[in-house]
Amino acid sequence: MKEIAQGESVLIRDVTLDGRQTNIRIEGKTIVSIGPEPGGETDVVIDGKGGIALPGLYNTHTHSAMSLLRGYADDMPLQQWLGEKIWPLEAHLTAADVYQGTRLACLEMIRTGTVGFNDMYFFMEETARAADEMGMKAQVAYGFIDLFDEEKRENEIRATEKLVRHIRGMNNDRIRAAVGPHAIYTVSPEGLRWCAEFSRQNDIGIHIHLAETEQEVKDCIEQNGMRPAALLDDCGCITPRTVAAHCCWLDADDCTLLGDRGAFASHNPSSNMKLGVHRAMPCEWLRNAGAGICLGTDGCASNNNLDMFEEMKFAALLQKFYWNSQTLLPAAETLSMATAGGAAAMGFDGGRIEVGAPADIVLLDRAAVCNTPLHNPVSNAVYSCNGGAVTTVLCNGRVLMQDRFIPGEEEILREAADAAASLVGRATEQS
Ligand SMILES: C[C@H]1O[C@@H](n2cnc3c(O)ncnc32)[C@H](O)[C@@H]1O
Ligand SMILES: [Zn+2]
Repeated sequence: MKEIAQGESVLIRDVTLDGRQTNIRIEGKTIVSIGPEPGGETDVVIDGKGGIALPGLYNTHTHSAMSLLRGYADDMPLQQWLGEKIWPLEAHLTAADVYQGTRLACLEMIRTGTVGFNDMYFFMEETARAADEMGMKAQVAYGFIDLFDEEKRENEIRATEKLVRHIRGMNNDRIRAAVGPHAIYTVSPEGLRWCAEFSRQNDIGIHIHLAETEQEVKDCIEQNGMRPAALLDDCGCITPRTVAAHCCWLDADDCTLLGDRGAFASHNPSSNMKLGVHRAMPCEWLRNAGAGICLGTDGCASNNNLDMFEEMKFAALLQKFYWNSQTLLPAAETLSMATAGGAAAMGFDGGRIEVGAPADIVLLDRAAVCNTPLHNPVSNAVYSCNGGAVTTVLCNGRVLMQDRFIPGEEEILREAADAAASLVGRATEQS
């Protein structure tokens, strides 16, 4: 694959879009024409004959560098998993680990058709660097955890301010900053209020875990006399710039609150099923209340991959199963959650293939078993295919993968495997 510089013109020839063969022409970052006539010369021509075009996918809740923790701790409930396995290992993380882990995650996301991700973790300058190098879009937040301690809160404030300054300095339209208060059980009301005010002043997103378990809701009512969503709202954290992950245990009033505030809820069905939280995000209540709904994988230690095609299928099935209704989350709505819904949640223009839209385009293999027969490409994308059917990915007009080839893949895999082994080695040595 020829490395394509940003700004060149690209023609995707004879590709299937919405059931018809057509040509998609891109100038720089933008789709400039779609139609039967391919038009004049372009710098690059991609043969789309064997492809079905879909908008690039947006993963709205992940901790990308946790790719290094894939398979490290499985089959445990959330608090035990975090407290006994994940946090002790994360205490040994370095900036270099986060860089390698994020590169591995970007590789996996690109391979499976994701062009943008919403990330909350540590050493996020490195996440931004890796995302930028790999050509992806990312919203990055420092995982703010003050454990109700004033001194820790000051540290978290400094770390958040530093990251936001850094991202601003990158001056890159693909990389955005957000604040990342981890959850109501790890961040004090003072910390939450600071995050809300800082996000408002800087007009940046808020990324938080909300109502993931029943215990979180029970504890919150006992300690604060209100439910988690109301507590967050009281602290100013439910806004049109907020992405609340999980949202499994929201009740109807919580959904109304998120809808009234114009907030987004990110559904993470694989992680929820694996960590056994016993409930599925009420997508229908949220949608009816006017909240934005989108989709995310969560980190690789609780999923254990970043394949948004798998996530779409799990989402559509889990809604039908848990809420006992076959008509919930049909294929087209699920795809829209993973594309336009995700882009909107992260404040990016994207998630649609239209003239004037950013050229975030994924090609699926038309000849793959999962696309045969092709009665309904959207049904196949959601219910039949997984990310293995993705052949080509463009983000903002730049080709990130062509015919399944991503430049530098071997080195990324090798260096990430070394970083993961060294991280676990350091943690074991000390224990
Ligand atoms: C940023 C921190 O968040 C931790 N984390 C990863 N997955 C989850 C989850 O499902 N619920 C709560 N916290 C989670 C991650 O390990 C970092 O410590
Ligand atoms: Zn998470």
